[in-house]
Amino acid sequence: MDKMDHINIQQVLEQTVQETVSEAEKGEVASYIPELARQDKRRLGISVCLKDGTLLSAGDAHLPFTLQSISKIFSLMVALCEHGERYVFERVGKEPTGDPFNSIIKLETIKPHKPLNPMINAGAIAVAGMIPGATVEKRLEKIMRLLRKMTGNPELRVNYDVYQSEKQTADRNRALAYFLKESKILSGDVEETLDLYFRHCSIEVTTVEVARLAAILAADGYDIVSGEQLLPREVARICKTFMVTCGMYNASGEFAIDVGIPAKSGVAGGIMASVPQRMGLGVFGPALDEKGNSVAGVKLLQRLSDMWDLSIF
Ligand SMILES: NC(=O)CC[C@H](N)C(=O)O
Repeated sequence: MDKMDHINIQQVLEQTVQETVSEAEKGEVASYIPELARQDKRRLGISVCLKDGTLLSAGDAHLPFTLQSISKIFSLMVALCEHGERYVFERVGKEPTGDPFNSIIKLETIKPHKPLNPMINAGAIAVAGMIPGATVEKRLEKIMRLLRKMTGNPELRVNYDVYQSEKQTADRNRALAYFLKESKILSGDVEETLDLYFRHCSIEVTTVEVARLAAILAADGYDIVSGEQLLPREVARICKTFMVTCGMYNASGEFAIDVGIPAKSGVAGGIMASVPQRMGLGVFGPALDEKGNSVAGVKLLQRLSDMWDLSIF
């Protein structure tokens, strides 16, 4: 890409954000985690990390938000790197559910009671249980270390207020976790594993960082900025596949047709989207649709995908 292309991409980003920001009116910020309800629903920002590492941003790209479910990709990476595929997929499945991300229903009806995939809450709590370490801090450190390396931001931290807010209100996640313990998917201290899960969901980022994470996944684990292979290709491939099949909760099929980019969203309003071999995108728009995806964020990605022909299908 030469400089002209960059100027052109920048203009498209700015214009498309402007044209899409009003979509936020159709959604609402998440309120089941009280601290998230304080976000301003009219925000919309995007960053793009191109193949050569160039970063371009538009709108509210520098506003911090918490990863929430986007972090499930990175806890899965750590679990896969620590234990290998076999161990991980003996405890969590590979199939989409068609149910909301916090649903408990299939966990009980399907036998054995193993969560259907690592992108729903039950699956991600099972994955958190696989992250080894003597204390919650040491276990969290494994995820933070990976994220700091991938984002190039050594200052990355947990938003304490969001973490506390979720911890105090997480009755549904507690119910899922105790069910998993009873089903022997989780062993050890359930509260500690929940604590790790709440903390990794509350890691604070901006779209710039999310675009970098997405770009590394797009490049099969290779980081053009540091020139290092930061994770095995196979792990990157598994994560991108889950992004396609389960990344946008029970709207993943619709998103695959309308946008066609492997993506993972979170209830704070973030979306991480990886266009294989081309670019990583980080989007933030806290107004959510009824399935928990950023309304304006999805629309923005749809418009860019149409314009730049980004669908992988
Ligand atoms: N969909 C999400 O982003 C959910 C993550 C959130 N921390 C929860 O467990 O409910």
